[in-house]
Amino acid sequence: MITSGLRAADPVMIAENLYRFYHAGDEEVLALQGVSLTVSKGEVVAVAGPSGSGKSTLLACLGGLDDPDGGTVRIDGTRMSRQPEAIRARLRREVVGILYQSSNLLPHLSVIDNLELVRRLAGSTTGIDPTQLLDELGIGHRAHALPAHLSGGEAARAGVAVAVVNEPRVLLADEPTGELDSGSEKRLLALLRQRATEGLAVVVASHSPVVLRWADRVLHLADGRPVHGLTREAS
Ligand SMILES: Nc1ncnc2c1ncn2[C@@H]1O[C@H](COP(=O)(O)OP(=O)(O)OP(=O)(O)O)[C@@H](O)[C@H]1O
Repeated sequence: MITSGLRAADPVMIAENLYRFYHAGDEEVLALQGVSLTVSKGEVVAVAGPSGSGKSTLLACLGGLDDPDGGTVRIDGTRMSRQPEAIRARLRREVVGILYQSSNLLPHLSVIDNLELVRRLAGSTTGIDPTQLLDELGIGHRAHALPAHLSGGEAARAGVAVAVVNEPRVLLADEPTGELDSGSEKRLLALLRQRATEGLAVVVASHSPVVLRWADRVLHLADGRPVHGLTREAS
């Protein structure tokens, strides 16, 4: 078994020995080859590596958007992998928040209506008040704007709001700062760090050196495998 070597106390997400193969005609792509990762409550882990190294595939498997061909993903002790899609969809709604580089907002709904929809889909009646959340993220005044009318930084913050409104246990962010200027990147990372200090476990796939320095730990991938020499442990 190849592991990342990353281990932590009070784990929220435990991924063990993940494998993912894709087939394109006669070609077999080994997108993940024995990746393990444990993420604790309040911890921020970055996943780094060159293009095609498996970062997005890993995040998709961690969040139940994709199912690994081998290995197991557990969140709060509940198995996410090798479950029927209906169960994975429920777990995704209840315990996972997902933040994409491209917006996770529906374009024809205002920001606040996007949040209300996400809450309704999860059957949330308690938890975070959407208006309060937008105020907290500094975009309360943009609640009724359509996503296309937001600036890049506002759209990124609205994306965070959508990802955390159901109070997930784990936030998975795939290149969340890829399209942001450095000021907006710093503000977004500060928001994510704030959520982490409140107990959220955060996994961010990124090429950005700023993100890699900001993370508590970094898992480096190459060709779907962890690179031990580069992987930065918690200090
Ligand atoms: N649906 C798919 N079908 C076939 N191959 C795929 C599929 N998804 C990913 N791959 C392949 O799996 C490998 C890992 O891809 P992945 O998108 O996870 O890499 P990445 O590190 O996120 O890359 P990038 O930084 O460019 O986003 C690549 O070789 C990619 O071409």
